[in-house]
Amino acid sequence: MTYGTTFSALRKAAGPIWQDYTHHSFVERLGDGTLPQAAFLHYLVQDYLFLIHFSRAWSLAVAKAGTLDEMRYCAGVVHALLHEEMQLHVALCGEAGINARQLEQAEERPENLAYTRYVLDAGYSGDFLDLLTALAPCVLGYGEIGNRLSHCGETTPYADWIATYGGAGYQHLCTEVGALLDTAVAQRIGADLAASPRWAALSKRFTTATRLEVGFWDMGLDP
Ligand SMILES: Cc1ncc(CN)c(N)n1
Repeated sequence: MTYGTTFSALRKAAGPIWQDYTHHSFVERLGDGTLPQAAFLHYLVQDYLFLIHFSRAWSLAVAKAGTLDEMRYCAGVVHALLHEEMQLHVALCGEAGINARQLEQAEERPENLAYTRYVLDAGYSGDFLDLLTALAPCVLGYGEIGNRLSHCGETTPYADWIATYGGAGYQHLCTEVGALLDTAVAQRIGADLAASPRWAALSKRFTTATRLEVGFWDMGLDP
């Protein structure tokens, strides 16, 4: 899975930290089914809070967008987060006896706070590209993970989670977010992002957000 040329360049610049994120032991244990259920539920509760803040961050992208197309696209992502992705968490936690109110009232772990506020700050203090490069590892990393774990099928108790991120709907979202990033870069910077004076700061944002994803998986293994 490549999801566009800008993503490929940022992913390459992130170096081994990208592999640490997408092949983290939490991910591998989701795939082979050895992840303890307590760790999965703990992760889901934190991730529900994470997605609330990510919905805010994509809403900020609507405000920071430069064109109506960008506004419409980012508004669509906000809708998908609030009405689709978060419903997975409500359903899976509901099966384990955790209701939506309990999810919302859970205490946020520092690793979660660090990641979500880092991304929101990228949007508040920067422009549309600063925000998109901080948001990209979240969307596209899960796309890669879901796609890679798809072969695990029904052999793991976490098949519903894998089917969500490996499924056609989420993969389509990733292709579109990759295209959004490519178009946004072409319109603001031109054909050669890596040669632009903004490259160092933008690739650093992407790498930092990737590092915070690793921290989020580490937190998941520590209920
Ligand atoms: C921490 C995290 N990163 C990414 C995703 C995928 N949207 C997520 N649900 N949670």
